[in-house]
Amino acid sequence: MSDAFTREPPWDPRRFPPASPAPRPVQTARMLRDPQGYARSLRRRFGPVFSLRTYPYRGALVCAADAAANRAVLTDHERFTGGDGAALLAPAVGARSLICTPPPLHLSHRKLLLPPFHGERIACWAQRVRELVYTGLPELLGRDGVPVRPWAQRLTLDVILRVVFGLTDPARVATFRIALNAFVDTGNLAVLFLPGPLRRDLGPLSPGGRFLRLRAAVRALTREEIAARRAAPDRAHRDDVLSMLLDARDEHGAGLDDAQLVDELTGLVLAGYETTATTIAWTLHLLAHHPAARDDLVADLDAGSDRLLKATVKESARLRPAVYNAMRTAAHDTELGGHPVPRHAFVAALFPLTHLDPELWPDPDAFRPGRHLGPDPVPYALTPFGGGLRRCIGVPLAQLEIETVLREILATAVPEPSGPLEPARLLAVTIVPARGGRIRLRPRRAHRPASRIWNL
Ligand code: HEM
Repeated sequence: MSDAFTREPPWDPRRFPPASPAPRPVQTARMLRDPQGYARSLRRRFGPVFSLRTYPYRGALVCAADAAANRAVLTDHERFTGGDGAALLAPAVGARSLICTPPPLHLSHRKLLLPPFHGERIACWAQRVRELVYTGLPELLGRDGVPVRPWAQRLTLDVILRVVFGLTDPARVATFRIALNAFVDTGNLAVLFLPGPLRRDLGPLSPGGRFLRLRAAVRALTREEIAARRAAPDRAHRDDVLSMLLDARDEHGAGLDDAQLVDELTGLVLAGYETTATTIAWTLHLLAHHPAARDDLVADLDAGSDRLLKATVKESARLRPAVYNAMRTAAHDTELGGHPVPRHAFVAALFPLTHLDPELWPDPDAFRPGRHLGPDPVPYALTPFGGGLRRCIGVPLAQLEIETVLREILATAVPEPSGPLEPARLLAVTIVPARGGRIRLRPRRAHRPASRIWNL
């Protein structure tokens, strides 16, 4: 059990924002089943700051659900601290990964990680990402009722293996893919949400034992890769994140040791692959169910513009953000939206609710990409990548992947519904379409040639 969980203050209605009196198991079940709907009902009842009494939190999760409270949680680093808030993920990503690192170490650590993810650097991967999308497309095209999310998960994992780990040997990619797939499988990571005793290693068949075994396999492979890359004569000329991190130094000349690197690479996989895949799945699913928006987008792309493409991805991330919240802990006894928040309480910027605030986004449940052709109504009204000093570092890579997939698919086929619009479910920290985001892809009769780059 992480320190953050042992320090967490117990529930006391006088010290926390208001909460529903429903028992914790009921609140947890309602959250998992309808993450946006349930939280919205609490917001209607209690206002933009309330407490959610769900597992695995012993006390309560303090939730911020309008632009002002969202901004305070994301940017007031004196009161709301990052790192410990992600304690839930620490057994999976490793306590020394950037995601779990509290200040003041976080800033120098983040400076080491940022350069490989800079937009210009990531742009050099565009061709490789297109190739991977193109290779995967036949699996998706021409099938009816295909769930996009598992398809996109395979793609985004392959992108991470190439861009972050720098793997090129197909056999090595396959070995990593098998080990990582088993480890990041939701059934395996669900162990993080079990009560403490059930998380322990109670033998190879127990959830805790299986989790530790799969984690050890991934970490062993990662260590092998780090050792091989340290010895690689061409390292200085390589563009992958691992090669760059091996040579990264902070202002005191210190780099990342192997144990840190293992945590970092595991953190990048977990933070980067499912989130991006889920955003791809929601966007295609929403386009299939909104033919007018879809046809406008196709026409705009055919005309060589990407304005509507970017607006569509934003609208999808507003309506169905892949990540459920950005987590912080209260640095001292404080307040939020006029309610008390005790020291060490877990605090969530619950932006999926801010994204549905009708005062910020008129007719908030409508899928209307055109609303993003101008600026956001106020700062912190739309934060699918979190914000402040801990804003997601993977934004350029995620955008490259999502936009490339949409461009390639819409050049060839038109997404259509296959069944009703799917409700959202909460899987660990991700909001996913209940049935994987099923669509039918109808081939376009007269369509643009797929990207010029193929030269096939
Ligand atoms: C659509 C895809 C993605 C979404 C929606 C997303 C969302 C987020 C969110 C909400 C946070 C928390 C920010 C905060 O606490 O304020 C975060 C942090 C992070 N993300 Fe992403 N992410 C995506 C893709 C990626 C990718 C591709 C990578 C890298 C391969 C990545 C790496 C990270 C890292 C390392 C952090 C921790 C940053 C820190 O604590 O300083 N993410 N992401």
